[in-house]
Amino acid sequence: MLEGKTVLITGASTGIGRAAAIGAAQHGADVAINYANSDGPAASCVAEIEALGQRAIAVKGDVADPQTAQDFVARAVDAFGKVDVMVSNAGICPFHAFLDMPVDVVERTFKVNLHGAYFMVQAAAQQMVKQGHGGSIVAVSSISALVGGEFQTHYTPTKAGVHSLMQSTAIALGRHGIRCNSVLPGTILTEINKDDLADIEKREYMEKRVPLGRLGAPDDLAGPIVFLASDMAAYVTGAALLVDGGMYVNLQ
Ligand SMILES: NC(=O)C1=CN([C@@H]2O[C@H](COP(=O)(O)OP(=O)(O)OC[C@H]3O[C@@H](n4cnc5c(N)ncnc54)[C@H](OP(=O)(O)O)[C@@H]3O)[C@@H](O)[C@H]2O)C=CC1
Ligand SMILES: C[C@H](O)[C@@H]1OC(=O)[C@H](O)[C@@H]1O
Repeated sequence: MLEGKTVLITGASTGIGRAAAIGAAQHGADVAINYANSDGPAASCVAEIEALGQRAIAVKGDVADPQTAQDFVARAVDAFGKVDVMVSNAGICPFHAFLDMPVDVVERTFKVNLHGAYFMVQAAAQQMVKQGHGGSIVAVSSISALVGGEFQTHYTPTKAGVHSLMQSTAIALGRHGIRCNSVLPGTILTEINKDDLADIEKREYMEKRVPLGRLGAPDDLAGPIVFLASDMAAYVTGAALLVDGGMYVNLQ
């Protein structure tokens, strides 16, 4: 589904981004991954993609810095000659209560999750417009764009923002043949919620909320992301796809 395409993915050393990177390679893409800290996992992601017969590079950089986006796109173009797909995925969720939320935790979460997505999407779009043959942008938002979380008051607005960013960029970039969509994962077992879900009572509660009967795995996102990235979704833009095992619709 992605034969001959160059796919860029932020935050792809672990979790959903990594699964999407490997999924893209399984579908024939060359892949550039961005990550912040995890050198070993980033290198092993590259090795896994190369073992599939595709090309891959890892570029370290903090998405909160707008320059990282310019550098990431430039490095991908140097390596592969073009950018066809940007998956904006990097994110953090340091769970914390609202009333004593530290200012720096709020600011950092906004900068990584929302500013980071904004500047990555903009840098990829600038390159796609220059190339002149369209492209696809997929942002990893969340079920949390639609519903709240007591310990996520700083996080859920960033995910609503990412969802909104895809709606507005779908309009701004449609004339260039660039499609912009988001995926809205439910609760997926990754590093981001390892500590939170170590609380067995909470984990069982979250599991019970899912009609499909289990929490998600990173691989559950790979297919939907590859689909939205691919030409199979040629007439899909401005859309938001819940990938949550049915959690959102489960009132009672
Ligand atoms: N897991 C879940 O239940 C859900 C997750 N999401 C979203 O999915 C996305 C991926 O998270 P997930 O896979 O769960 O978690 P992980 O913690 O496994 O992955 C996060 C990834 O983002 C990278 N990252 C973190 N901060 C930065 C930064 N400042 N600059 C560049 N890269 C960074 C990490 O790199 P490194 O390890 O090198 O720091 C890592 O590759 C996030 O946007 C999250 O909000 C949405 C809904 C549900
Ligand atoms: C990190 C959380 O477990 C995860 O993040 C989200 O976006 C979902 O709402 C889950 O709560």
